[in-house]
Amino acid sequence: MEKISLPGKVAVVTGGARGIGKAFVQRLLEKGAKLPSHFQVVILDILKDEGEASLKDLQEKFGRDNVYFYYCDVTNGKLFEDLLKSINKDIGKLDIMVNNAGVCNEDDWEQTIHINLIGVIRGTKQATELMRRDKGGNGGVILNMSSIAGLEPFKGIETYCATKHGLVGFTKTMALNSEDADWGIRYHCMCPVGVDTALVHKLKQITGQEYFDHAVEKTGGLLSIEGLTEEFLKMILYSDNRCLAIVKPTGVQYLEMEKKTN
Ligand SMILES: NC(=O)C1=CN([C@@H]2O[C@H](COP(=O)(O)OP(=O)(O)OC[C@H]3O[C@@H](n4cnc5c(N)ncnc54)[C@H](O)[C@@H]3O)[C@@H](O)[C@H]2O)C=CC1
Ligand SMILES: CCC(=O)/C=C/C=C\C[C@@H](O)/C=C/C=C/C=C\[C@@H](O)CCCC(=O)O
Repeated sequence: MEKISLPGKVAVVTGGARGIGKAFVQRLLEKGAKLPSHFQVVILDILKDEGEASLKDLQEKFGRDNVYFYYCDVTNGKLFEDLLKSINKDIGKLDIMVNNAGVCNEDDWEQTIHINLIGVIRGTKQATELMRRDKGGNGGVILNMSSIAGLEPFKGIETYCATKHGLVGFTKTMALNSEDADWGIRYHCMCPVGVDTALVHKLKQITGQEYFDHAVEKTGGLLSIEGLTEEFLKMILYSDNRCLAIVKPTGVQYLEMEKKTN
């Protein structure tokens, strides 16, 4: 049974111009297309050319009025917050916020923290303000993209691991805040193992082939983007608040985030 009434939902996906984010956008649009009232999905990304190309492709498939693209650098706090506020005002609401934009760059580790941690915290806090029932919003779902590297160490990507571990703690705490004060918002964290994209294969250059092969074996292999996307949709539609998913090709482990102890 779905945890949200489905028709006419409005979703924002950061880093939705390519890769995993684009696949999430497409899956939301496919789901919406089967409903009496479509989903409207907004892509926010720094990649103008890829964003425009994805927009054209998705508008042809799902209709002009159901998908939008705006340039947005999630490290530009004012731009990001203002965009979320205007999406909420112009489209009329915000139901689903997916903080997916992320990088893995140890040579510029401060920027990795700005994008992966500060950007996601900002997106979560601003979306929370717009969704909170006690502040006149309609409630909603916020999904933050962590990684298996948010739960375990991986050689050579220490700042990436720190940001993804940070997201797990942050999202768990927001989930508790929501339950405590009845905001009507569900918070989720996805922790996939390596997804079979060009990006993960660059890990080999950082870790070396031997460690990479060992890590892939340890985590049960690389995940297909389609497999991850199905789990994403299930989390958005069916999961309870506080749910964290470890996604592997061998299956999904759902961890209910701890309840408050006092
Ligand atoms: N590929 C993998 O194996 C895994 C990836 N993840 C996470 O999934 C997310 C997506 O990764 P991929 O699709 O693989 O990578 P990708 O590099 O293909 O996509 C990342 C997207 O984020 C955007 N982005 C980067 N910096 C941005 C900024 N400052 N503002 C706005 N957008 C920005 C990029 O332009 C790009 O469209 C990331 O958070 C990553 O950490 C998690 C587990 C496994
Ligand atoms: C491989 C075994 C496994 O499942 C481990 C997963 C650990 C983390 C998965 C994922 O979250 C990390 C991806 C890291 C990618 C690393 C490098 C590239 O981002 C470099 C990109 C540089 C560029 O933009 O060209």
